[in-house]
Amino acid sequence: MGPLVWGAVTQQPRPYKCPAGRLSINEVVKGGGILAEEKDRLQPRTLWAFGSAPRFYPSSVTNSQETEMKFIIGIGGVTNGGKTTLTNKLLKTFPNCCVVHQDDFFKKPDQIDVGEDGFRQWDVISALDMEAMVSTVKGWQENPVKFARSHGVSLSSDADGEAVHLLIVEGFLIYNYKPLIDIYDKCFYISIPYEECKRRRSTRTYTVPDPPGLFDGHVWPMYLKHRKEMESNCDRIEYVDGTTTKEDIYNKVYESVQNSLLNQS
Ligand SMILES: Nc1ncnc2c1ncn2[C@@H]1O[C@H](COP(=O)(O)OP(=O)(O)OP(=O)(O)O)[C@@H](O)[C@H]1O
Ligand SMILES: NC(=O)c1ccc[n+]([C@@H]2O[C@H](CO)[C@@H](O)[C@H]2O)c1
Repeated sequence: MGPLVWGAVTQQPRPYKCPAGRLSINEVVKGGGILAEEKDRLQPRTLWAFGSAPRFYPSSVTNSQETEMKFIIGIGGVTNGGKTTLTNKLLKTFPNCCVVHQDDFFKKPDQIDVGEDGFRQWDVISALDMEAMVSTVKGWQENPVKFARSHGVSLSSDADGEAVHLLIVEGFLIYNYKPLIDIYDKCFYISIPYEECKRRRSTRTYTVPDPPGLFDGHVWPMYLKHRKEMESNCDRIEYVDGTTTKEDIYNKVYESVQNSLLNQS
């Protein structure tokens, strides 16, 4: 069993167990807890500084009934907002962390409708095989260990026992499909302004390259429409400014996830 994270408790004791080497002492303290072996080296005064009257509970005790925790993170947002960049950084940090990319569920080009505007309608939900995407997510929910193994995701040594299993669902329309809306434990949404989005998109080549005028004629108007729809469907979104640095975005999201994990375990 890996070392435990001991929480300095302000509300309820909810420690989160994480594998060695993943978090520095400062990161853990920022997230509301400290590693067990660090706790023994710290002076009582230092411990008190982390919260009023701290109590320490090992997760092996609090989790004795529940051997596994599953947690789904949604990373949505505008095209080229930085969703994949953020997702890849999170995947490198969190153990037992799998991903489902919505872009992997695009239908074949000849199955994408051509609109009255003459453009292939890539930026609508019907361009995606959403049923297949939902069953992939369900596959993870049913058996995250099996899912991780079959997707080449390495598991921490005790992943069969009390581990926390994370799934990142990443994509531009992840909050616009009813069967997915309630699956998320955390909902992030990255946005960038029109000019920046157009600039970044112009440097990208998709499997089917954008024809001239697609961005202004289809991509951006669909983004505005879907964003409005999402705002009325989902009130738990944490908005992320995609014009800040990659590092800042990662730190903000990481900290928010870490805090939720501490509160849920
Ligand atoms: N915070 C950032 N600041 C500046 N550039 C960024 C930032 N994050 C990502 N980028 C750049 O923007 C481009 C798009 O990033 P990324 O592929 O992560 O976006 P995406 O939201 O996954 O896009 P899509 O869904 O269209 O595939 C890349 O060139 C990436 O390096
Ligand atoms: N991945 C693809 O096959 C593909 C093809 C054509 C366009 N796109 C664009 O991907 C973005 C979502 O990530 C959307 O804005 C699509 O236009 C993707």
